[in-house]
Amino acid sequence: MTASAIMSIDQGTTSSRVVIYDERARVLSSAQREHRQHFPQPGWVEHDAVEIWNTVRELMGLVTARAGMSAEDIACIGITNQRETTVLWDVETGRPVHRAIVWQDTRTDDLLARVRESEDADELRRITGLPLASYFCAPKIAWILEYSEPARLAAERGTLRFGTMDTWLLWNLTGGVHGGVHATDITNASRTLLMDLETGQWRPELGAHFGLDPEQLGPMLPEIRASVSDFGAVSARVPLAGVRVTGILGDQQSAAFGQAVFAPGEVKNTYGTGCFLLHNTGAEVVRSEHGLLSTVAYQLDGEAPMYALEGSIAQAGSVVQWLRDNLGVITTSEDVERLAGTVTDNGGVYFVPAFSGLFAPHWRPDARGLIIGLTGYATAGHIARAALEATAFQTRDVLAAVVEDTGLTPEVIRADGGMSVNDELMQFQADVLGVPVQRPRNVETTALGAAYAAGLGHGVWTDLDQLRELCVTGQRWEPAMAPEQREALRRRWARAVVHAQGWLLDDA
Ligand SMILES: Nc1ncnc2c1ncn2[C@@H]1O[C@H](COP(=O)(O)OP(=O)(O)O)[C@@H](O)[C@H]1O
Ligand SMILES: O=P(O)(O)OC[C@H](O)CO
Repeated sequence: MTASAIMSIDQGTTSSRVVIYDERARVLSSAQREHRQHFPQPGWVEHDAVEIWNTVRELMGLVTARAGMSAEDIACIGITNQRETTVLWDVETGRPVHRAIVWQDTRTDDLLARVRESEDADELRRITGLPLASYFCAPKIAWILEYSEPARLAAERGTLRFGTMDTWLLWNLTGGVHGGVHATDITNASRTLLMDLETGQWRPELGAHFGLDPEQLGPMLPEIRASVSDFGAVSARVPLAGVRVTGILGDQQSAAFGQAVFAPGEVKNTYGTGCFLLHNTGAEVVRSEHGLLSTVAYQLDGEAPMYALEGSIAQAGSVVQWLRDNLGVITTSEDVERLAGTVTDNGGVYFVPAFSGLFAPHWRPDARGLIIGLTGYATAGHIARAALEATAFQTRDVLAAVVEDTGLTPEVIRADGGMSVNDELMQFQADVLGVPVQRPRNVETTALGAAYAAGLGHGVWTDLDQLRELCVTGQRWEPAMAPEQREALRRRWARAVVHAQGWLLDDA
């Protein structure tokens, strides 16, 4: 019998998850494990790439055993990953030269401020489709090369390699020091500030804007392949030896793929650690005038890339974790529903979670978090509610930018991600947007998208229409708030955001 089960590896910011699906996209087996977050200084966030690889390898063995399967039963593997997080490793030792610098890390803000002021800034934005922010890979590579001697020595020897998490995992899966494949997919490459968005090719010379030597950078970069394509076979040293990796997508693009956001005008919003809204713009790159970024949505083998406008929000579910871990007002993330449910509205309290500055549509690294509107009346319930509402308000800001840029208001927002299980938040979201919100029965669309991509690559499914049919809608929320109330809330939120900006500017 031919194998038709598909393994998806979902390597996220806080945890890794491995899922096995059948050809009806039903979950056969899954397991998840957190990895350590390192915060060496305020604004710095690092991951241990070796810990992550070990976790993924163990989870692969675990879910296969739990499903009572072996390598022969798995048709193919898909990978999806936290994007932009930057790993540099020595191809001879197989060891990272520094801890991975995570997408949320703000240590390169000063470098970016200088790049933004340079005369080539507009050209850099035009070529890459990205705002000049510490969020992306190039400044992180530059930082490691400046501060890590092992990195510099490996670069001089020509043995240093760069990758986002997909690339690091693929290289290890396919043999590591014994000939691992050094490749990435176009969606991940489009987040580096080093790829030409129109051609899908590297432009190593762009590295010079960040102080990188293009001659040294070129050989460090992985080969860019279509998201649905052959990335190589798992090596004999790893569980599932011989199975081919046939799909890779950055996690937000994967969630969009898993929600069948294939056509222009379709929109998804993923509520995870951060919150990321993607609006499919078809085969054309649409350039934002309102603070969104242009990115690749997906590319099928042999076809032209499909693009998207993206509104990236840095802090969403992470604020719930902050209430849990830093304030201790809840003991689990789900507990936030109970605490927020102790009040009927925000009591005038607004929470701007600019923990690492503000991303889209403001792009203000000088902003920091604030809770404003406090009175003697405010309780922990109001603060919890304000923390949840912040995600809905931020989504409203990025959707307004989408409407400005495209002239289109979506018919529905397809929500997913761990925070989207919160029904009250979904209703509030529909209310402040004035647009219906719909959630699939299975909110884990990130892992599903990579499975879809891999299954398409392997031939388990033959076309996108087949995938559309597999998507099952769960619940839908209609806007129920009066327009005047929506507008009043929006104005207050906008004022709170203004107050958060400029906090880090030096006093004059
Ligand atoms: N009931 C809930 N209400 C609000 N947020 C929640 C709830 N349950 C989980 N979360 C948040 O959802 C996030 C986890 O979502 P997930 O999609 O797994 O994130 P990621 O893939 O970014 O690691 C966590 O930040 C958690 O705090
Ligand atoms: O791991 P997540 O779900 O928080 O996603 C992180 C994003 O890919 C960052 O761009």
